[in-house]
Amino acid sequence: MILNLDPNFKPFTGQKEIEFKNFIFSGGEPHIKINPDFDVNQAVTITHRLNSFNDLGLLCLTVDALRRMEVKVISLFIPYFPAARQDRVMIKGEPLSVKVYADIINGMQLEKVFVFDAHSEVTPALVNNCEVIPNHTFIQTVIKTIGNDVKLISPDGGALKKIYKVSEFLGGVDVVECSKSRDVKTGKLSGFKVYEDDLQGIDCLIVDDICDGGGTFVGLAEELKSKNAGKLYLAVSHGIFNKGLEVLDCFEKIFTTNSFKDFDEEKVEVVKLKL
Ligand SMILES: O=P(O)(O)OC[C@H]1O[C@@H](O)[C@H](O)[C@@H]1O
Repeated sequence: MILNLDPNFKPFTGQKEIEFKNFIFSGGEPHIKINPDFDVNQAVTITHRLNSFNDLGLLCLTVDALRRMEVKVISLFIPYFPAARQDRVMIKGEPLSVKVYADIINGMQLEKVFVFDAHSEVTPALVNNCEVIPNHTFIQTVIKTIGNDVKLISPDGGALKKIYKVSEFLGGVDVVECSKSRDVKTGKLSGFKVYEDDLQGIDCLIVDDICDGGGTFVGLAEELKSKNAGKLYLAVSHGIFNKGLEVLDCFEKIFTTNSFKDFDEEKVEVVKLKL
């Protein structure tokens, strides 16, 4: 049984959905009423795009309501794990946000927590019974669209291990390793290195987990062009795009999933997550 808390996010196709109504009380508190007309002995998976504390609140209430209905086996699919990038304290006075979310979710005592393309190994290490769904089939769909005559570009060391697994899954597409550096004082991006002398007009697909402001990808695109790359494509599992898509004009096409939000722009091709 599936309980899709976000009506626009239904990754488990063809499964029986549990009905519910949710609304906000006049004091601002979220509320949910689950239709009790289902077999509580069956396992339930909740799906939710957990992008804010309000979303988290609704999730907590939902799990509580299901437990009170005596549903024993509850799992969760949150495609984009909130604060996954806040996985270390950089400056004294900051929270370890990813752990705060993980602790709340751990308190729900879930059977399984599925996360799509976790930012780092910290999330699955902190979340009990966590299963990370890799980006393999997403990138496979992208490659089917643009053709496999491309090189996969890994923007930095963090993405490297994952991209070699993608390459293996795709039967050995070439990988180009890159690195990015940051100014130690400001933390701002200061440069990129592409570890290949000449890309000879070869089309390149940058693969990463998140595009936020896009600085990483614009900077890397410039570096790839300076090495004579052909067409440039970008595939990111979680599309935040907080500076809009205009900043990413250097890309022929941008691919993402609906893990974070929905899109209605021609420039972005959305591969809907299906499990
Ligand atoms: O450059 P923007 O898009 O802001 O940030 C995205 C990069 O920052 C990292 O956390 C992500 O893994 C990605 O490499």
